[in-house]
Amino acid sequence: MSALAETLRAGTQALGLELSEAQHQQLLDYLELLQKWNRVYNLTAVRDPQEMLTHHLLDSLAAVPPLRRHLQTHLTATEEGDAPRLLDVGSGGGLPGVMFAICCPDIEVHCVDTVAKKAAFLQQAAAALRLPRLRGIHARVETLTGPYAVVSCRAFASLAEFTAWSRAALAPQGVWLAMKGKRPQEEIDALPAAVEVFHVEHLTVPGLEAERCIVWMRPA
Ligand SMILES: C[S@@+](CC[C@H](N)C(=O)[O-])C[C@H]1O[C@@H](n2cnc3c(N)ncnc32)[C@H](O)[C@@H]1O
Repeated sequence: MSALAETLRAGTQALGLELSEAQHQQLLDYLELLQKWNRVYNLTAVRDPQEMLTHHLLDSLAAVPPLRRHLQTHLTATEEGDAPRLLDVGSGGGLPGVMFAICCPDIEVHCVDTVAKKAAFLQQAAAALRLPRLRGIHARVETLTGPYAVVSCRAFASLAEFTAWSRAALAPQGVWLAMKGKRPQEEIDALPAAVEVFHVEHLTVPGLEAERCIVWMRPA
């Protein structure tokens, strides 16, 4: 097993993430695609593959167990049998959207970004990784109407901007999942009364000392 595959496996184990062989391989294939396209498209400032693995993949994978718990307790397919839909806002190279698409194959994952080449990369990744429920959308999030049961973001904007810009895309019972560093108290205090923070969930990322959390929100 390569050093990258070993780090990945140790990381997903530490996160308590049950993944199949095929899913581990998809994660490694995504890492390779990200490195390849990064040379031309400048998708991320991180260049070293081990660093990409811990700072981007494992960092984003840390949000998967909380997302899976949420999906299990709150979401079922629609009456028409359609899969629940998640929108990842300002997804860039696909973080955390692609991690969600790989680890939660029962949901539809749409990754939106204003930069055309990033959305094109995501379409390419969906095909190469055989993820039929993953889509890259080239648009400003403000123009999307959804409805999405979960709207996520990582390294995007303030909580107030994120929730305001994606409000029209959120389903009536939908929730926002914002990945942040340490608890962003000032951003929480700046939220309008129409947005309720119902949980701030601490995350531990294998191989990273930094503080991480998810701010879970819903319309008040
Ligand atoms: C700092 S990057 C974060 C990328 C990725 N989420 C990550 O964690 O690596 C922010 C991304 O948001 C995109 N973006 C900025 N404003 C946007 C908007 N209004 N709608 C959609 N995407 C937007 C940018 O093009 C950029 O790719």
